[in-house]
Amino acid sequence: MNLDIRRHGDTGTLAGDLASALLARLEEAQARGEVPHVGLTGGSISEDVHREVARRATESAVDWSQVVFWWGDERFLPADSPDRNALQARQALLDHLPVDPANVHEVPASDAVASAEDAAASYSETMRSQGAGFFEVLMLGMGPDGHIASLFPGHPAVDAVDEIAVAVHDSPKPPPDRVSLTFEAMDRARAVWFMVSGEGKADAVAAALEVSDRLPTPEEIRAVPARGVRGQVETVWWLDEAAAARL
Ligand SMILES: O=C1O[C@H](COP(=O)(O)O)[C@@H](O)[C@H](O)[C@H]1O
Repeated sequence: MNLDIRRHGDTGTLAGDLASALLARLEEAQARGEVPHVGLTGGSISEDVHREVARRATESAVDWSQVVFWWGDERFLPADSPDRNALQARQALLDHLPVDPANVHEVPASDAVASAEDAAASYSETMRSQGAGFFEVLMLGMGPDGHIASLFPGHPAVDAVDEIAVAVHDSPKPPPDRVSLTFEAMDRARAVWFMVSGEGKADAVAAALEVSDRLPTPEEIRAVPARGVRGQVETVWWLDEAAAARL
């Protein structure tokens, strides 16, 4: 099993250590001559992590023009909505780095395409045309209900097959319309890094890891979607003590 659980005293330490590990991972990939693809996430912890990466970036040897950015999910909203995962990541991270704009692949916003279906199709096509989908690192937050990206417990999008990204409607968490990578797309990541903090997530963390010693059944994944993603080489749970409290 390629599972690793890293516990930290608090969210700040977690975000700092994760940021350093991400920078090291990108440096290593570039030293191997690769152009690493990174999957970013939204959610409560992402801002802390993004700010830490931006803060430490100047001390790293990462060539930011040679890193490709994607998102694991997006809220289907206008491009300037502060609730867009992409806008949040730009403000906390990407606007502070010398990235190549051509390497930043947002899910299309609701003022650019007619529907979440169109956004999912366009995002899938971009990923396909880039030969991408094989993330060096895919970061995933997790909700207190065990959702990851925009795959929610018992929701039809959880059962999507043969697709890269899907439209999500009637999301139990606002906004109702979203776009999410599927399990199949997320499972192609070399490393999957869950990042979870806070007591409110402790039950979901325990539930997700309850079946980590074997392949979960489709029913078990439907109940707690975080059970359904594993990295090709490694799966790391970055937790603070509060989130790890029920392990
Ligand atoms: O809405 C979303 O929720 C999850 C988890 O968010 P959190 O605020 O409970 O930490 C996040 O990972 C996802 O990217 C986002 O769109």
